[in-house]
Amino acid sequence: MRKQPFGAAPGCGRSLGRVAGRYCGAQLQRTRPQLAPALLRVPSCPARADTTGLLRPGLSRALPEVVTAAKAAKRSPSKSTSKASDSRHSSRHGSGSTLKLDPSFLPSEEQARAIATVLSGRNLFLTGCAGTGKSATLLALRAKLAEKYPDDYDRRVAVVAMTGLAATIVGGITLHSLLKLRRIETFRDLERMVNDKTVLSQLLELRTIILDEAGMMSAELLQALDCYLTCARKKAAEEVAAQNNLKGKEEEAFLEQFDRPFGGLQVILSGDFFQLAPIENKGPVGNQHSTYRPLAPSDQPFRNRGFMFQAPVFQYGGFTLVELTKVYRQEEAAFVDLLNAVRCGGEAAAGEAKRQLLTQCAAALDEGDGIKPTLLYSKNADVGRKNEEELEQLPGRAVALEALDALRVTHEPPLSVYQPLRQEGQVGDSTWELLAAPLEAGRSDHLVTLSGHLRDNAAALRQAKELRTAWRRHAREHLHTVANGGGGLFRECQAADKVQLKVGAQVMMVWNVDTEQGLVNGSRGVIERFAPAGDSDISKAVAKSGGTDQVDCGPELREWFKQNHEVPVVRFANGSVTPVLPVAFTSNVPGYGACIRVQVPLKLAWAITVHKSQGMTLDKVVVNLRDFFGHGMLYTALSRSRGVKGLQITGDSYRRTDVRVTRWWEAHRAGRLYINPDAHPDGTDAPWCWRDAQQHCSKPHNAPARLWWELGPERYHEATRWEREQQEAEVLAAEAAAVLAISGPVVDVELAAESTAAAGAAAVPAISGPVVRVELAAEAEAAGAGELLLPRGSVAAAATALQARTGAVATTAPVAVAAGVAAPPAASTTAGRAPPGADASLRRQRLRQQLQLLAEVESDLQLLFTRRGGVRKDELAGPLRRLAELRAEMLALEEGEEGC
Ligand SMILES: Nc1ncnc2c1ncn2[C@@H]1O[C@H](COP(=O)(O)OP(=O)(O)OP(=O)(O)O)[C@@H](O)[C@H]1O
Repeated sequence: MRKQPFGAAPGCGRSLGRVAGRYCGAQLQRTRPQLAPALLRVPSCPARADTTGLLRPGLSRALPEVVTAAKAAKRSPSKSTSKASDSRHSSRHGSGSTLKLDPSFLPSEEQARAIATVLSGRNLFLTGCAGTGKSATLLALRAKLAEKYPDDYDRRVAVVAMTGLAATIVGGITLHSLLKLRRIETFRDLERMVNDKTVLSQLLELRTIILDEAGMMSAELLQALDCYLTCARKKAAEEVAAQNNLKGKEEEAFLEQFDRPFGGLQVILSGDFFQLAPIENKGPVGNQHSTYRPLAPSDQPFRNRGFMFQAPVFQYGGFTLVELTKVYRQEEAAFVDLLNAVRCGGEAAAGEAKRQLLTQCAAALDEGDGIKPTLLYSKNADVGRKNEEELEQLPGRAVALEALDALRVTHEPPLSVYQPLRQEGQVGDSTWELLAAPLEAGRSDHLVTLSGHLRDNAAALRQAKELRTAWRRHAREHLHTVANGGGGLFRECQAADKVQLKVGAQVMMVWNVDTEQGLVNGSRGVIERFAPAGDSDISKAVAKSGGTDQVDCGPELREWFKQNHEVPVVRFANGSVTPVLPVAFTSNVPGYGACIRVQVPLKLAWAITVHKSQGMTLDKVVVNLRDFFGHGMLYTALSRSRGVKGLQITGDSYRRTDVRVTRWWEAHRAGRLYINPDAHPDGTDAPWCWRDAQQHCSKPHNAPARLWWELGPERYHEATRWEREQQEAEVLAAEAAAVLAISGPVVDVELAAESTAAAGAAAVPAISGPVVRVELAAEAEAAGAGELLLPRGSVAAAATALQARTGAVATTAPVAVAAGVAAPPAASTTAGRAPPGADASLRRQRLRQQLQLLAEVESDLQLLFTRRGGVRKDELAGPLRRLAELRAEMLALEEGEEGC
């Protein structure tokens, strides 16, 4: 696996580097102008979702109306929130995933690293060739995040995709729906999100955005997102600061949290640039030709140009790149090699691979089981025609299964909805304070809270109920817009609103129904008969609808059976004959609820388009290369197959690989910085994706963006190299610990060099020596006796990398050769004398202690800010003074180190 934290915004994490990062505050810049300018300007970590940050957990709650809520919460800790209603709430909200993770899924080392990177709070770009398990990793990651946010996962995590189909495959919504953008044709369309209060409050609550199939996200859109999300979150934060009367240093410290890429949101992107590319908007926008006046800058067409890696934010956004290399979809190594050559080999190698594939896959596929292979076409028209023709030719009656579409408001209104109660004097300050905390927490049904607190005030109760009803109406309307808008579930769900079937029809499963039986998304079969739906079918379908991983759609499933009385029985390619029951496809809309479609997860599968096949695994497929156009199509189509035996290729076409992707790939392989040819921001020739976004967004910059702009790509890369290296060591160590935690009965990580008992991932960034694994049971004893086990696997890699980086000598502890087998104590080459760099090590140790103290002070401050009760100045004075002292001490130490 290649793993390269590239272009990462420096200053992240509790490393020396981070100390420097923290000095970048304006105040310190003023006080320590003698420090190297590049170091001073080093911005802080862009997205440490839940590890640091003064305000993070209570950010949105710091709104003024919430101030009183905190006080109320302190006095009466959620009296009205019953346990029962809590659990009901959490099961309703769940993790929002409609794709169930195979229980037997065990993340590989690479996959575990990707998960660990996200859990450590960093931005991630997950890449790898087709079938390496990018989507599967995201699923596992989401399960982990659901554990992290047990009560409010779907307010904290948004799962989005660029197209409706991709979104419904991952149980998310389109990016457009999340940001309430009906379309993005001009920059003015993007501006709307900054001016829409409901979007702002939703964005403030969010911690993480996960985008699957991100290869289809353009550079222009990614850059614009950095601008507009920063802008939106800063705007909301400024409001919060003003309402809480934060001034001077407090305000500065507070707002710094949003002065980061994407306004401090954690962004997870997953995709493969060698597959389908972003679709550029080429046509004229709106009625621009009919206007006599020149267009305002923000009415210029949004072109959606370029690959994501061309965006400057891809460099300064603090993304850690994790590349998955183990292919799971295909087992034959030779086939994987040929596919790889088609994907990213040179022209000659790709041509040769294609020639070999054409030869090996020329024969018609076996249809002995009565199931025809799926044809992959490039155009929708071909697909529609083929499926209709085939269905029509079948004898017998057609059965039409109608989908049941529903909208479910699962959230309670935000507290601001009830403001009129206070403003119009229906409730006094003391009652409001009591009400605010439980209402704002949003965990219980508001009706229960309202009825409890306003029992004696009938007029106020009535008004509160009306306000709630009005908001729910608005929420339904919003869900309706999302579901029926471009890319919405009701328009682009992989299961159609009317599924027309006949006995003998060729179908494909579009849902992971039973992974153990191999009935998964992409499994193909033939309709054998239709069976009347019985009570047991209803119970089975309903039983599968709930659980912690899904919105409970039992009622909707029952409703489906009222309008559809038969279910198709399908004979699948693996030989199993099974009735296919309806399932609930859901799109979770953060802050509102879910759009639900109940339908049998089948589609006609004589043919599908290459675009619709992206992300699928097909066991028997005919790829018709005729009319193939565009970057990545050939590779996407061929890589759907599990192997040569299940693939037939007809026609021919050229591989079309965009030269920008090839260049990016070469740079990535060589560990070089990819320089976008037009990425030199000298003011006149700024890259389009940067220039346009900056021009149109009123307050677009965040700290790393400013630095990047000032220095340009190469100098930015150079200036932040030291920081990145520190950060890389830190990430490796944190990931090593997380990998251990994920992958087995490993309980601890110790440092041989320092032989301090580590307290888990939080302490690991302090590592300067080799990481070793200490396991439970038999090994615990050995560890207790001072015998440490040889690093191996990913931990070994992390240890080696760390060692190389820090120059530490791994000889201070006896080492065992393999788990449980004690090795003879290694002769210490450094015995009796101080290891090289002992002074530096001492200084580092002191810095680490300071960092620990710094973290404590920060967490005090965080508590103060998130208390929502408003912060008194005298309360802040102490921690802020301590913070300043600590920073000054560390600065002095760091200067000392630089002097050395
Ligand atoms: N750790 C694993 N163990 C076993 N199977 C796995 C693992 N990871 C992924 N898979 C399987 O590999 C197949 C391909 O996975 P997935 O669709 O997630 O790949 P992908 O990288 O997203 O592919 P694509 O780029 O084509 O969308 C799936 O059948 C998945 O279940």
